[in-house]
Amino acid sequence: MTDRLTIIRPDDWHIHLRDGEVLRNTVSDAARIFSRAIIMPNLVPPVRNGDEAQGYRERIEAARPAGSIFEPLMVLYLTNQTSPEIIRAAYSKGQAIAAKLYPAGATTNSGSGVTALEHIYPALEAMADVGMPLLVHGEVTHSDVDIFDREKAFIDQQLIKLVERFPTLKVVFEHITTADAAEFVKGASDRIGATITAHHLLYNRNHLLAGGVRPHFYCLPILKRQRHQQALCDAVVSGSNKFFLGTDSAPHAQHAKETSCGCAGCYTAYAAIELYAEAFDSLGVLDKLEAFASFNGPDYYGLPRNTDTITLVRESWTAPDQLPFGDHMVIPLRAGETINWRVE
Ligand SMILES: NC(=O)N[C@@H](CC(=O)O)C(=O)O
Ligand SMILES: [Zn+2]
Ligand SMILES: [Zn+2]
Repeated sequence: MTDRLTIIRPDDWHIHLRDGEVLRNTVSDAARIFSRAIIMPNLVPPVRNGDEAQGYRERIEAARPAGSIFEPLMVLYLTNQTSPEIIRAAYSKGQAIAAKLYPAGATTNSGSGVTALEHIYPALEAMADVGMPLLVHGEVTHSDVDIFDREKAFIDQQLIKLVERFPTLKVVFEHITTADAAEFVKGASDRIGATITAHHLLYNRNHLLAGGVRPHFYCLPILKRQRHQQALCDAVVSGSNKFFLGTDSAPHAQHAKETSCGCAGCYTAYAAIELYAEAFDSLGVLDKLEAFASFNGPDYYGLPRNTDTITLVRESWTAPDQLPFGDHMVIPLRAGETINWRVE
């Protein structure tokens, strides 16, 4: 049994840091282990252009703990108004390395998102041309589609057509949650990658709903049935380089989760690599953690791999009941429970 694992320092290819006062908390949790992170742009208002991305980057950098060299990788939020000029300017000036598609209404702060893909065809054309990846929240939003079927419906109704129409566009299918998504990615070309969260490897919808509703397990795309959890685990066990670490750590203040209409999002950044280590350990593939966490992401984005290392040790500790979140508190995933791995 491996009790100690040294890996090249990982990055997080999908995280929500939010903005304002809470950055002090969210940035220090992310910067604790990760060298770089893809910063999701779903602020209110969203990060719509290169200048807004640059401003947000500066606020994140200013919130880093003293001495931290954590590098935020900025992302534009696509709206119906995103022009090819906005894309080209932000990319060429190094203000953003990717752009994110939120179907309008799909998730937290997606109200300014895209209402029909045709609106962003010119922007996607420009992205394909310059080599800027499209990051996708892959769920349809029609109220008549069951919430557990929204990811599969997105693949069938939109994603297949999208990758056919833009044969050179790089697409990251973010936070995949179904066997259908894992299959799609495996069968697609090398320009299609996917992030997988720790919570979708560790949990299924029973953890959310059986024996009482647990709002801190509520995220989007929603946890699915066990066979889908298993398919995501199989994807990481396969060792395919198309899958990489993206925590989707998405904090909401306690009062916004524990209420009659609670927000979607799980806070995992405070123990992200530890939770992934648990998942890989329970699958018997700790040896595959390094590529998933530290190689596949930078290779996909065409960035250098990190060179320093971290060491994980099998050692139990108790997760905090709550963590500071600006003027509020956030209840982290696993609050008050045991986590089996620790970073030395
Ligand atoms: N994952 C979530 O449940 N929530 C995210 C948005 C997202 O990534 O879809 C958030 O910003 O809160
Ligand atoms: Zn999302
Ligand atoms: Zn997210």
